Amino acid sequence: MILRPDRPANGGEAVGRLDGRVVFVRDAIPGELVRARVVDDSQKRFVRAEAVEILEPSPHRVDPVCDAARHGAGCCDLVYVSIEHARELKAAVIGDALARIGGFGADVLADLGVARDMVAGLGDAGTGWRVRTRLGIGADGRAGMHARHGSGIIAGHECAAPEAGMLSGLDDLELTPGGDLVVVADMNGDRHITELAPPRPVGRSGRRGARGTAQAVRRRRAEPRAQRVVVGAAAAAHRVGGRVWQIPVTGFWQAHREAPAVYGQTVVAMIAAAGGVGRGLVWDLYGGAGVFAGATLDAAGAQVGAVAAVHVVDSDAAALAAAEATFADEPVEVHHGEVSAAATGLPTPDVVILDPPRTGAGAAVIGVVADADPDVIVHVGCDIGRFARDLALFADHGYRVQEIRAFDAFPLTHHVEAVAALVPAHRRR
Ligand SMILES: C[S@@+](CC[C@H](N)C(=O)[O-])C[C@H]1O[C@@H](n2cnc3c(N)ncnc32)[C@H](O)[C@@H]1O
Repeated sequence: MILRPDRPANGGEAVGRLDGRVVFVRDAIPGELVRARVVDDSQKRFVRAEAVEILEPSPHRVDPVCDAARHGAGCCDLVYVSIEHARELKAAVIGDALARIGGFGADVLADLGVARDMVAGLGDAGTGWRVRTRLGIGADGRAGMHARHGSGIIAGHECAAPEAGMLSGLDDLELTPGGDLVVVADMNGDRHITELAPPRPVGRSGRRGARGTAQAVRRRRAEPRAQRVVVGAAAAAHRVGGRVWQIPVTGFWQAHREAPAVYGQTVVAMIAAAGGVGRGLVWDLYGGAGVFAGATLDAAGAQVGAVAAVHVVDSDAAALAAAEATFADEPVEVHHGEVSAAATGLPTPDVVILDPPRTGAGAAVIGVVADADPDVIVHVGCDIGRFARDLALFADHGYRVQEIRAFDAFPLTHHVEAVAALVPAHRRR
């Protein structure tokens, strides 16, 4: 098919129409005239396609800087778009999601500054920003990025996102075919590598279909697996301001080196702008090792007033152990469990910070947060569709968005991070 898609989709594709059907075209930039090939026609309302020839290229098309992506890896899926324009496309996706899923009117979005220049960079040129990455290990024992399509491993071609040197010399390591390799650069730039044993194989089942098999493979990969330290230590030190955390190499820490500090500053600035923390009780939900707990404590006195206690909730016991070690003498309490259950027993908060995974927080958690009646909620989201849905759920509970910001925390990819501050809707502007 030949078409000219005209807007960006949340997954990085360009969206067009042909014969009344929506077409998601990957590897195309909105505005380009492309010849595309259908890759999935199983849905009634839309078709998935990939550009095979760019007939009229966008002025924003650039030569790919990522060698791995050029050779078919799925790492840097927007590598063919200039970084400035990629940010504009991400801003358009945010505006679209907030309007369609979040129910925000055009006037409210304009008031909140949702515009094409809203996505801020984290002080980089788009390469060498990543301090944590996960690779696959191919049948030949070589580590590389996962292929964009199919289950292959692209070895011998480095991704442009990790910090310089993080991926060098991996071919010298003796690795287990079928396993995964997690590579981390710590606060000093030293490298730590842990191998995860191959996941249990997924049995053959004719009834499952391609989609079901892919889901089964994902579930198997998420199961706990044996770990082996290959280089460095099992935990890596990360610093934000004056605090240092020892985070397991296979645990969670923000991928972009600047993200923890920038998000922390953003969260406390939003809390201050929304009126501070009252008598000083903060919930840091999906708090991991407590980056936002640290930011609120650091800002105490200066911006947000005294913080009496921060309650960090997370389902990852190792992250909470790291938090306990870092906050040994500070008013931080950790709570292990699912947020929906663990948050119900906590003392009443003035401020709630939520930073859920890509699935978002969802109705149950948002109900618990709203019932606790905080003065300020700061919601951090890495999937813009779920983020918009969560803001709509907060609106149903009487909270309105006071401020919204977005960061290009995953340059060269379609991903974007958004942060919103919410206050009770009855409070005057
Ligand atoms: C995006 S990370 C944020 C971590 C932390 N705020 C940070 O910036 O380092 C999401 C966190 O949510 C945790 N998590 C995921 N699902 C959860 C759930 N249902 N209940 C509690 N924690 C959960 C993960 O373990 C992870 O630490």
